[in-house]
Amino acid sequence: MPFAAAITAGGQSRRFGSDKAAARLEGRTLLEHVAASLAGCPLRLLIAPPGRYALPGWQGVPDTRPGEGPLAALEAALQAAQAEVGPGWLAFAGVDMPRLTPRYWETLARARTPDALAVLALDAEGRPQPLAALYHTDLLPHVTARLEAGERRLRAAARPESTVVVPPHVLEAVSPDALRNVNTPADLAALGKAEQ
Ligand SMILES: Nc1nc2c(ncn2[C@@H]2O[C@H](COP(=O)(O)OP(=O)(O)OP(=O)(O)O)[C@@H](O)[C@H]2O)c(=O)[nH]1
Ligand SMILES: [Mg+2]
Repeated sequence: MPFAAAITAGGQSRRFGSDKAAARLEGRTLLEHVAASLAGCPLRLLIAPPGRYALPGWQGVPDTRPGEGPLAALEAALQAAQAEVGPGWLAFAGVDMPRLTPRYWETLARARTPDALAVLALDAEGRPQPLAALYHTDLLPHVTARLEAGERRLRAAARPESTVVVPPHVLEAVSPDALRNVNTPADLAALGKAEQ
């Protein structure tokens, strides 16, 4: 996978009740599951408070606006990626999507067009998923401007005119559970049961 990767892991896991990045599923933490899906990326960034996690092969990057949420974390990730490897694409993921796979990311990568600056998958209800998406570093000025204007929703990062979406039937064929996410202990229990 010829693009940089960032996992955003600076949340408080309030709904989960304890650090969900460290919660276990099938012998690995949720954070390790997500990291495995992106292990083939040449630059791997973990956007989190310094010292909170040790993830071999991943470079810790502190939030530039700590506690301001995933849109601010995307800004930090795009800045770090641009500084490390120059302009290009970044795979951006939360800690709580343990069914992401390399094929999911490859499918998004294949959907890129010359004019696109973001690639988002649509869930089964047709909603774009900004937390397991590709963003180009050229979005950085837009992301910073939105943050400066008070915006905090991650879905504000992608601009409609430069966003490509991947329809559900395409993902269903390659990585059907990729968008399953864990906000509560019940979500985690349901994921574990789904395989049995
Ligand atoms: N770096 C960074 N990541 C964040 C921040 N806030 C949330 N995240 C991450 O964004 C992703 C999606 O956020 P949520 O699912 O809401 O996770 P959360 O905020 O820890 O959980 P709740 O407290 O229940 O909302 C997770 O991977 C979080 O770790 C932040 O301020 N900085
Ligand atoms: Mg949250």
